[in-house]
Amino acid sequence: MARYVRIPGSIALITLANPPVNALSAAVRRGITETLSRAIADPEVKAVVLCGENGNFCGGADIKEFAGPMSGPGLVPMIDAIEAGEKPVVAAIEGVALGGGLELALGCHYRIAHCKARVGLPEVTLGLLPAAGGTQRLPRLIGLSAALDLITTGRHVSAQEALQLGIVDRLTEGDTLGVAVEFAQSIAGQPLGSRRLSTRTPACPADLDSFLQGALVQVRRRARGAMAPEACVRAVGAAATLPYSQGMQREQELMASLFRSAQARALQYCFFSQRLVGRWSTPSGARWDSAEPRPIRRAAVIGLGTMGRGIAVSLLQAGIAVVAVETDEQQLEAGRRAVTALLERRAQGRGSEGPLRFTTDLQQLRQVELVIEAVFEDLAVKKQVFRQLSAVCPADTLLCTNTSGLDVEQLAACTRSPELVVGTHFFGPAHVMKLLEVVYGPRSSPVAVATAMHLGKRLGKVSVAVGNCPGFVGNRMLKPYLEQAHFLLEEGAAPEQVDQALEEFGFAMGVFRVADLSGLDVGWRVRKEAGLTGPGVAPGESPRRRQGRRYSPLPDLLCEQGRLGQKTGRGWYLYEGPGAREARPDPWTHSFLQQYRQQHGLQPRAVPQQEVLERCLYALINEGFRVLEDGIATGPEDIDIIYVFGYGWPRHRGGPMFHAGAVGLATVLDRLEHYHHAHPDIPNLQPSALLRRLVASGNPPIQKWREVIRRVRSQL
Ligand SMILES: CC/C=C\C/C=C/C(=O)SCCNC(=O)CCNC(=O)[C@H](O)C(C)(C)COP(=O)(O)OP(=O)(O)OC[C@H]1O[C@@H](n2cnc3c(N)ncnc32)[C@H](O)[C@@H]1OP(=O)(O)O
Repeated sequence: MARYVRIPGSIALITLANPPVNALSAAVRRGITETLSRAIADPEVKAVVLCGENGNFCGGADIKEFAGPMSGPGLVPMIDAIEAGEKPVVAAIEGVALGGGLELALGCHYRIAHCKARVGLPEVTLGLLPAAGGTQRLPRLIGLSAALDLITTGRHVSAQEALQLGIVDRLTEGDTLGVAVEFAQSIAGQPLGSRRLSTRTPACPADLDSFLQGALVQVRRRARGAMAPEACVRAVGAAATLPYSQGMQREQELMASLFRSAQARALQYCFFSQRLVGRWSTPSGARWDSAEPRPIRRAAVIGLGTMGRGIAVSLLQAGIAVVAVETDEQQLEAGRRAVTALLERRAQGRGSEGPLRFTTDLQQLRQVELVIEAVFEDLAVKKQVFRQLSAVCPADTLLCTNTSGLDVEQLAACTRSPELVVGTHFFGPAHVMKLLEVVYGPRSSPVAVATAMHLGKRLGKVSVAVGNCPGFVGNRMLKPYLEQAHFLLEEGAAPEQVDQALEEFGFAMGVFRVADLSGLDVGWRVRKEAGLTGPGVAPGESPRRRQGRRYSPLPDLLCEQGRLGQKTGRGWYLYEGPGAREARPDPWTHSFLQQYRQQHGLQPRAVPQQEVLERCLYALINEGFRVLEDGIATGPEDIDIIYVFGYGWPRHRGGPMFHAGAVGLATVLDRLEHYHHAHPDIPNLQPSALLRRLVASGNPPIQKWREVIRRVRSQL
């Protein structure tokens, strides 16, 4: 899988041929090794050019191979042989040179890149480090500090930045291969000495020890328990402190500690799951490969609150013309100022935006192909908007609702073309967060789903197609998780203790800090509408029971006290003042909880950290199994991607369903049974039928769950 051609001017051209990204599979490594030997042995060949077919140099090692036994020539000796050879090798980089692909290019003596190419060492995002010499050669090429940044973040670097940093020697806007061949001819016969990066000394900061120490502290803080970033710092540190060969040895040792780790498996699962969710299907038979998305050039956003503003910015940045609509001039002006400010802040280094118009007149929507309604989260208000939209927009306009859990079908029923209505659940801030839940109702057409999914991709989001039920996937699963957190407070835990357990697990923020950030009134309103609190509650009903099951009124009581979270300076935690962000444990909350327990005759107990994690996470996971049973998500990967990209689930733990498999489904089942036995009035703790069936099927790997899910669904 590497082609060899002799071209005029004594040049051998080696082309990596493993589409789509020329990953370095065993066959490709064999191909490179053999063709390189051929070029070296041929006295007519004076220089070699290495390129990739299909407009991509190389996407790195073949990640699919990592799960099995590795065979074929090793990457390290292959790259060492290129570097050590007496004939110059020029890498002609188009598309991407990532991971092992960039390491291969670093083994070459020169690198010519197309101006649209991208390079990087993203191994850290897969739970690994660049162990084909990347941690040793890159610092020797661009210095320790810049190399550390690239290797610990895994970020992709544009060709322009790569040139500035010194990763590539020359850029071209034209024919990369032609330029590389001409260049190879011009340097043939010149000494290769310092072009061999392994022979160089890396440029290091003056106070190396404290620099490396600082780097360790910084990556540990960011990593939230992920191991690979720290290993990357240690490997790069070895480049600065050890001779090349010993540094390579250290790189291999550190890689060995990561390669078969649970974290690497989880991160690689996320990589493939992210791509799998793009191959969506719905129970009605609509599929990604048969439904054609409509082109969207002009869109409208209805409602310029926080979400609407972010959505408008997202659309504009994807080059889509936007009509932004508000109800009155005052709201419109506030929206205009906010959107303009967001655009200005994000303008640097970005491409051109689509045109933007502000209006209070719905008649201006006659030309748009798609509308995203982002008004207040109230079904009656949204229904009214959908009726109006249906009246003014052309019948073939796709109507989307940005809702975090309302019934998409009820909105579709208000329109002339219910098949063109879908939910687009953005996550705030909508121009930043990567997740989009695309919610299909029973009547949503394949083209509507395909268009919304495609739009998400255009906006740079990870789109997941999900079915219509209260809360869809993400918020539906969040409910039992939040509920457990409240019950744990009733039983004796403090908010900061619950948060600490979750943050040590890897969440960016614990459940109570998140609630304070988003505002406690959001859930309060939903519970009032559901008749769980407020005037809708039947007189005489126990405050700790609703609809035949255990209920915790704690968050309602906080709201009644005006403690709405950060915005009021007080919530579960105390803040310096309204809008301040630093959460401090609040003695008021502690004594409030104490009084509450006394009032309800609850004997507080010390709640172990393990129990906090098991009850919160397993209740959420159990609901995930129910989501799968109900066909709201197609497979566990959909749920995991939603949680990783939308809910701060630590990526190195793969997502909730992956985590369940990693812990062992039998263990999750056993613990749920245990907690359900202890709390029979909490139905969410009762293990789902699917979980039981999976355990009975012998705990199959997550990739096989879909078969069991199909069987369970067919029996329901
Ligand atoms: C023993 C190890 C020794 C040394 C260390 C070296 C380690 C490595 O090199 S690890 C790999 C590092 N590389 C990466 O992390 C890059 C991963 N790929 C990407 O980021 C993207 O795929 C891309 C930027 C290269 C292309 O993006 P895009 O054009 O959007 O396409 P897709 O992402 O949909 O990918 C298309 C197709 O290719 C598969 N694929 C991509 N990269 C790899 C890879 N390195 N190995 C195996 N397969 C890869 C991807 O899964 C898609 O396939 P499917 O459509 O079947 O899912």
